[in-house]
Amino acid sequence: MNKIILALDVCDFKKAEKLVKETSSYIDVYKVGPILFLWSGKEIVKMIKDSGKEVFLDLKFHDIPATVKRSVESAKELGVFSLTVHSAGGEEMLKAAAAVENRPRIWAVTVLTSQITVPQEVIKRAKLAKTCGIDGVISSPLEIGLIKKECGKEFNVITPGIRPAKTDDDQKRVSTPEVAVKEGADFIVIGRPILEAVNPAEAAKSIYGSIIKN
Ligand SMILES: O=C(O)c1cc(=O)[nH]c(=O)n1[C@@H]1O[C@H](COP(=O)(O)O)[C@@H](O)[C@H]1O
Repeated sequence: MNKIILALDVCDFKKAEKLVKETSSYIDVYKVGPILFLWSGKEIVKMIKDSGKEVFLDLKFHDIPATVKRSVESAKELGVFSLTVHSAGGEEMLKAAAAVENRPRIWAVTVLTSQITVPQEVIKRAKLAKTCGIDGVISSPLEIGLIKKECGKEFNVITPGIRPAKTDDDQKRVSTPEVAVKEGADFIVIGRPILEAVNPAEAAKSIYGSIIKN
């Protein structure tokens, strides 16, 4: 499975379908977050799966343990590959999510890449997630090495905040795809650098080319 996850942050089924068709040579996992899921949740998951691809359901569950447990069970019924919870939900919530049998992979958001933080806060949350039986964390590319060192190589690290070229937007803790992969990211999550490119397929191809060289 290749390491690029394309964030389908669009609010139109047809647009999402076109993006999946155009980029399928370079992407195996597509991220569906609230923007798209609220428009056409189940249909979009089906379309991606029917295209032979995997779905990363990024709804960042953060609620009381019983609600999160049932949300994970619902995501399991959808047949997604992975989903997110927020580590700030705490130990009991994380354990309730992890305890669901035969569930998708669960990744916990540590500190959003749009926020400035100290690495110690990210590590604290990553360690908590690991202790609770969560499979990995979402963090910025700047913390990959530290998380792998503290939580072990098997613990997944998924990094948004990926910028092939410098941009001026809401992402604060960023790196290039090459650096993130070199640092040990299991997956890199990319949205706008592909979605807003003049030619999304070419942008995906170029990022793919840059990481398979490593
Ligand atoms: O959970 C996420 O995927 C996520 C966590 C985080 O800390 N930062 C972050 O940017 N994301 C998501 O990753 C994607 C990044 O998109 P771009 O900034 O357009 O490349 C968006 O869909 C965000 O919702």
